[in-house]
Amino acid sequence: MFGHLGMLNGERWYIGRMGITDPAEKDTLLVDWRAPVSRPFYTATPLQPDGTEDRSTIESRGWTITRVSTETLDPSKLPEGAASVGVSNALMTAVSQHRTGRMNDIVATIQREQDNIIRSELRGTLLVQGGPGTGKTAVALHRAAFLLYEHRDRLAKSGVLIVGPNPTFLRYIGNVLPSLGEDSAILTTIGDLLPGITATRTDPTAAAELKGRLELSRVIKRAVERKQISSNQPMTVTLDSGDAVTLSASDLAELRKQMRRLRRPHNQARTVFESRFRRLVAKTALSSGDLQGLYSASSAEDIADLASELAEDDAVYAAADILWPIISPSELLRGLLTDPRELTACTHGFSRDERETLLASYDASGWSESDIPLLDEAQELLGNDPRPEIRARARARAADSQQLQYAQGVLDIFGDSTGEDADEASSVSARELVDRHQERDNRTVAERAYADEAWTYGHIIVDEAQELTPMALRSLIRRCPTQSMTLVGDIHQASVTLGRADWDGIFGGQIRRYRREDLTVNYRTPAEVMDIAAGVLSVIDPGERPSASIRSTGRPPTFDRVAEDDIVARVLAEATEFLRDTTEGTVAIIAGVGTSDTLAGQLREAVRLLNTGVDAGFGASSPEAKAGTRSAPSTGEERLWVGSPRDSKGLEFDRVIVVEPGTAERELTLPEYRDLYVALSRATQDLVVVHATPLPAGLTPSLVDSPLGA
Ligand SMILES: Nc1ncnc2c1ncn2[C@@H]1O[C@H](COP(=O)(O)OP(=O)(O)OP(=O)(O)O)[C@@H](O)[C@H]1O
Repeated sequence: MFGHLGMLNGERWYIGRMGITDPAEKDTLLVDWRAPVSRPFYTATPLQPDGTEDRSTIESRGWTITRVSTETLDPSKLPEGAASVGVSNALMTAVSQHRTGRMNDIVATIQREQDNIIRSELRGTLLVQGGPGTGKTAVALHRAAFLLYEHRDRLAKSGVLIVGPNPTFLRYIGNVLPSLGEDSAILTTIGDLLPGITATRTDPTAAAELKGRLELSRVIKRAVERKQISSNQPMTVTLDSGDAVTLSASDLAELRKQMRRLRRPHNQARTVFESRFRRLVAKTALSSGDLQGLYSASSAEDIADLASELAEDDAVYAAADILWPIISPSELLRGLLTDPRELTACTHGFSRDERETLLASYDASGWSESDIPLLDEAQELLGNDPRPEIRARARARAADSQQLQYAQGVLDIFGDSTGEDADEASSVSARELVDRHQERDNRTVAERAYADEAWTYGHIIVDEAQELTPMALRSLIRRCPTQSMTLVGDIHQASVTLGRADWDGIFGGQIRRYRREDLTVNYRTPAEVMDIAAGVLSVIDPGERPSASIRSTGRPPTFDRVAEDDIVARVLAEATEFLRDTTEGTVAIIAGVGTSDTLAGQLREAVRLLNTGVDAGFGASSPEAKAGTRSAPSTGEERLWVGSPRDSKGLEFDRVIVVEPGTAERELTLPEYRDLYVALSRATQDLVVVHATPLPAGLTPSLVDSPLGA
C-alpha cells in the first residue's frame, strides 16, 4: 500500500500495487492502482479535485512506514491562493535516491502528464517524445502493466512485446513489471527478434543507416526472385533412365509466372513447384517422343503417371534444386552481402559507394543488429522449409494410428473384464484415450510467441524508439498489423540517423495514423548537469531547450583536463572516491569518441578488478588504493560500470565520468553529438568530464539554471 484517497462523499480508498478484496465481506481492502477509482490519486489537483478531499502518500522502507504526506485537495479547505501543487515529498525522495543498477517502479508518484499516457487507449499508435530523464521508460512499463490489467482477456492471449535497445537495458528494466505483478510481457531487442538468431555486433553508422532504409525491402524481394528460375535459357535434364529432356525457355518462364501467381512464400511453394516441374518434364518428354514407347503424349493420365514416377528421379530433383532452391534467410543475405554481382543486380538506384558500404559491412563472425530486419524480411518472403514439417506430420500420423490400435487393445481387455454392466458414463473411446495422453502445449503465451516468428502481438511497446530504422519498424509492424503500439523516445538521442533526425523520417510513412504526447519534466538529471548538456543539445538542434530538471544539487559538473598518460588514474580516482564515500549508488565510466582502444581496454580491466573487490591501485589517489588494498566490498550488484555512450542508452548512475568526449583530429559528427548528449544526461547526482584533448564545441562549463519550482 502506498496511497490513500479521501473522497468528498466520505469514501476512503487505500491504493496498492495490486487490489485485495475481503472474500467474506466482499469489501475492497486495497484498490489496484490501475482501477478507475485510483485515478484521482494521480490526477486530482485543488483546481480539479475530481471528487476528492485529500490524498496521502505513504512512504515505507521494508515493513516500516517512514512518512505519510497528506495534501488537501478540497479548494474550500485551502488557504487563499494555495491552489497550486508543488513537488511532493514522496516524489523528491524517489528521484533523489541512490541508484542500484535496477530500475524501480514509480507507481506511488506517477505524475499527471505521465498518467495520461499510461492510461491512453489501446487502439492505434501512440508516440511519446520526451527529453532525457522525463520518465519515458517508466511510463512505457507502467503502460504495459495498465494495458494488461485493463484488457486482460485480449492481451493474455496475444501478449505484449516490449522492445528495448540492448540486453543491458532489458536487465535494467527487468524488475519493474514483476514488481507490479505482471510477468507475462515479452522483453526483447531488435537484435533478438528472430528465433534462433542473435545479433552479436553493431554496424558502423553509415552501414546501419543504409540497411535501415525501406528500399532494402525491395532489394531483399529482388534477391528472392532471383532464386526462382532465374535463367532465361532452355534446360536439359538427363533422367535416371538416360533419356535427355530439354525444357524450353518459354515453358520455364511460364512456370515461373504461374508459381509467382500463387503468392506463397518461396520455400513453402517448393512442393507445388516440384509437382508442376515434374509434370512439365513428363509432358515435354512425352511430346518430344523419347518415352512414347511406354506412354501416350496426348493422355493426361499418362502424363500424370510419368510425373509421379519422376518423383523418384534424382536428376529431376537436382534440377528442381537449381531452379527453385530451398534457401534460408541467412544464406540469402550472406549471398547478397558477399557477392558484388548479386548485390549489383538487386540494388538498382544505389550508388557505388553505397554498395561498397554494404559489402564492407559483412562480417562472417556474426550478424549485426541492422541485419536482423533484413533477415526478417527474407524470412517473410521465403517462409520455412516445409519438408521437415511434412515429414513430421507423416510421422505423427503413423504414430497416432499405432497409439489408436494400442488404445483399442487396452479397451478391449478392460471391456472384457468389466463385462456388460460397465458404467456408461465412464466409458471412453480409443480416440479419447489417445487424446488424453497426447502432449499438451504447456508453454506460456510469452514462450509460444517468442518461439514463433509469425506471432502477432496485441500491443507492442518500443523504448528508445528513436533508434528504430524504417526497416526495424517494418519488422515490428509485421508482428502487430493493427499498429496498436506505444513508441517512446527522444529524437535528439538518435544514434543511427545520419542527418537531422525526425519522427516522420523514422516512420517512413508506415504508421497509418498516430497520436503524440510530450513529456517535459526531467526527473533524473539535476539542473547543473542539464545546463552542460544544453550546450551540446544546441549543436544538435539549435534553439532546442532541454527538459526542465525537477531538482538541483548545488554541485556543478567537474571538468578535469589532464595529460594523456594520467587519464586512467584520474578516472579511477573519481570513481573510487565515490565508491569509498558511499555504501550505495552507482558510477559509470563512459568512454567518449576520443577514447583509444588501448585506453578503453585499460578502463574495462580496471573496472572488472574493482567490481570483484580488488583495487589494483590504478593511480587512485588514496594511500589505501596505492597499497592495492580492497576497495568497497563487492555486493554482487556491481556498482561500477564502463561502456560506450550507446551502451549507456536508457541507463542512469549516481556519478557519471565521461572520458575524452572529443577528438583532436576532427569535429564530432551529428550522431556522435547525440551520443554525447546521451552520456552527459545519465547522471542522477554528479557529472565529471576527464579529457586530454580539447573539448568538442558546445561542451563547456557554464552557469546553472534554477531548477523547476525552485
Ligand atoms: N513520476 C515519477 N516518480 C518517481 N520517479 C520518476 C518519475 N518519473 C520518472 N522517474 C524516475 O526518473 C528517472 C528517469 O526516468 P526514465 O529512465 O523513465 O526516463 P527516460 O525519459 O526514459 O530517460 P532517457 O530518455 O534519458 O533514457 C528514473 O529513475 C525514473 O524512475
